[in-house]
Amino acid sequence: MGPEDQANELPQVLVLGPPPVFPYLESQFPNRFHFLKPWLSNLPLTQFLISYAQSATALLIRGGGTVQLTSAILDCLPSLQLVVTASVGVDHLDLPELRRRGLAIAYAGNVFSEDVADMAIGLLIDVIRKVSAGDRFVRQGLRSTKGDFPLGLKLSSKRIGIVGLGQIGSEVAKRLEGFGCKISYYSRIKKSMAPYSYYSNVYELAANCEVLIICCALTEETHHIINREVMVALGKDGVIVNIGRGAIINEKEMIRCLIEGEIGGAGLDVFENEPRIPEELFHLDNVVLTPHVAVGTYESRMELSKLMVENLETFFSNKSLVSPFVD
Ligand SMILES: O=CC(=O)O
Repeated sequence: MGPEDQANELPQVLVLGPPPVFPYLESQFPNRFHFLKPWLSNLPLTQFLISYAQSATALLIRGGGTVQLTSAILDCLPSLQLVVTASVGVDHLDLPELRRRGLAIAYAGNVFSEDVADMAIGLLIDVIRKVSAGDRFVRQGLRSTKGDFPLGLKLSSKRIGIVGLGQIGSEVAKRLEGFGCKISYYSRIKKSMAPYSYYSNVYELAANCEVLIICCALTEETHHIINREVMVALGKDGVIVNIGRGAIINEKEMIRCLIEGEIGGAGLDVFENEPRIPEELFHLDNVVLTPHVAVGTYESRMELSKLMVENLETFFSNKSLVSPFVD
């Protein structure tokens, strides 16, 4: 049997919008799966799928707003049974359609929660203590010419509102407890075990907090849940940190609120139309921007790669998925 025949014997896994761990995953597990890589082909995607992916039973996909798994793609994959996304967010998957087709779904589960929570705290401290702004001030040589740098705001004892108290939101809350912050949260359902004040309405949460940290998933229900009214309720010194998804905030309104001084600042890792980041934000000194990297640590990448392989292996040996996505 030649190498070509051996590859044909292996489980066929289609890779779409290759996840960042893909090269590692491919080099560590060379003879376990046969990966189909449409980006190496000159064919348009659907043509590639029709020509080469008819027996692909599993699909690895990148998350974070870069690829959408559409019905048109799914229509070209008659053997597909499993979708593994390298992300916690699943807003790039059409969940009802995947369910309707009876496909299993695995996702990144809890792999990134600590890193994303760390980043939320980093962004918050950066905005209110002006770390990046201070860095710019120093590098521009303004220390000797402009004198004193403006005062920041204190983190300890701040009233923080967490939007979405899932795994990431809970990690954020845990960290902020250490700073002596007063924590409240909004979620669809009150969490009976959570020792924080619950608001069933995000407007009320904003009106009673000085900081909002967006940790929920993007769904039809949470799309633009942070609108102008919510931001105005948060107040002129209020700060928003977003490590969820850009479209949870009405981005245009947020930019207006920042420019008009209706809110005090923002720390943003995610944006409404990634990879585009609105240029108006670049000119605001009270805004800290990062390029959707809250999940980006070496350790978590390695863990993610392991988890993705475990999901593929359990699936191909008819066992339960290690990190099934359940809504
Ligand atoms: O944004 C990143 C993710 O959803 O994992």
